[in-house]
Amino acid sequence: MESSTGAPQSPRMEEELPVVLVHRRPSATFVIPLKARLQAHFRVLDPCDSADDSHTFLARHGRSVRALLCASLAPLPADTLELLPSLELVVISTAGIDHVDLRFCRRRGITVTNASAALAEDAADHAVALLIDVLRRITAADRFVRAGSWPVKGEYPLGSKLRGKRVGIVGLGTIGSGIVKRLAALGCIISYTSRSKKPTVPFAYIGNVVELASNSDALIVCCPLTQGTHHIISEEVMRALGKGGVVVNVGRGALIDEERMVELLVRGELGGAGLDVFENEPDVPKELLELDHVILTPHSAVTTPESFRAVEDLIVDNFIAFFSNKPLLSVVQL
Ligand SMILES: NC(=O)C1=CN([C@@H]2O[C@H](COP(=O)(O)OP(=O)(O)OC[C@H]3O[C@@H](n4cnc5c(N)ncnc54)[C@H](O)[C@@H]3O)[C@@H](O)[C@H]2O)C=CC1
Ligand SMILES: O=CC(=O)O
Repeated sequence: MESSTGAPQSPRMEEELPVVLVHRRPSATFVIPLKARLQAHFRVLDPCDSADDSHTFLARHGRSVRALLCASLAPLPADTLELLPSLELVVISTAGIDHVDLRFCRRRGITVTNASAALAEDAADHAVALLIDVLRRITAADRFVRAGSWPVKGEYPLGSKLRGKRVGIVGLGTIGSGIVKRLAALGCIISYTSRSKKPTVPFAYIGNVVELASNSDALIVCCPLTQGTHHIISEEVMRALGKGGVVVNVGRGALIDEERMVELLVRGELGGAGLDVFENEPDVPKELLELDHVILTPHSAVTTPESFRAVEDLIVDNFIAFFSNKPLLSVVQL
């Protein structure tokens, strides 16, 4: 098989093509162009195209499926995976993999790939944009101008300078590394916590998140959501960051104790927040909507056509590699 960008192979009957099963929410229509690209190489089975409910569809077609595309953040639980006894590969269209039952995959020896490498630049840009927006009050100032307040109220309140800020990174992985590259160039002082100290990184490693927060003006949260990282940004961490401190989250909503964060922001005991992700998406705590020192985006850190295209390339090439017995491109270590 040729790669997704290589010359097309000679035409084959559809029944002869390897099967790829698509797992998605019916509303995930952005998958349609990807499906069209997959159909050039594979027979694509999508329960959303069938009149059967998903369980009946999988009970009927699932036994021989070796490879599955988990598109978007649709949960992939064990009871769905149980219907796929021949499954060897799950290709995930996102960087985050917390919506897939990884314990099941590990136990059954199923290989998992994700799309972290294709999404990291946009995610890093977005995190930096949120931090600058909170510090310099850009969105709030935009509202001020549009509301006609400038001629009436006069000068806008001062923002805060980015250069010289101490920024603590929670999770120095693919995205975290992109963030520190950008922030170091902008004159910030970086420290980080991660599962372990990175030997080749020139920034200070602080293993304890509370200690990291007490030594930072802003925390950027970009680690995976696991049992161990749920509410890693606890009330204690936010209090250590202090009332001038800013928290930015481009990871997952449940990395922060959202209820406590809202209380601290409302009481002015936390300086500000830039949030792309929330505990109960798409619901956002209504108190946050009133706060000028909070910037909210709808889990859109990586929603650019360029990143979507890069994710599609990665997905197609992973499936082609799998069915050609070649090394996969973005295997996750489970
Ligand atoms: N808002 C959005 O649209 C996006 C969100 N994400 C989220 O960002 C997360 C991170 O993505 P990548 O950087 O690509 O993942 P990655 O796997 O490359 O890096 C994750 C880093 O977190 C660290 N980590 C793990 N456990 C930790 C802990 N207990 N404390 C501190 N650090 C810990 C790891 O050591 C690793 O360095 C994803 O899992 C996903 O949930 C990713 C892309 C877009
Ligand atoms: O949230 C998005 C992802 O890629 O993970």
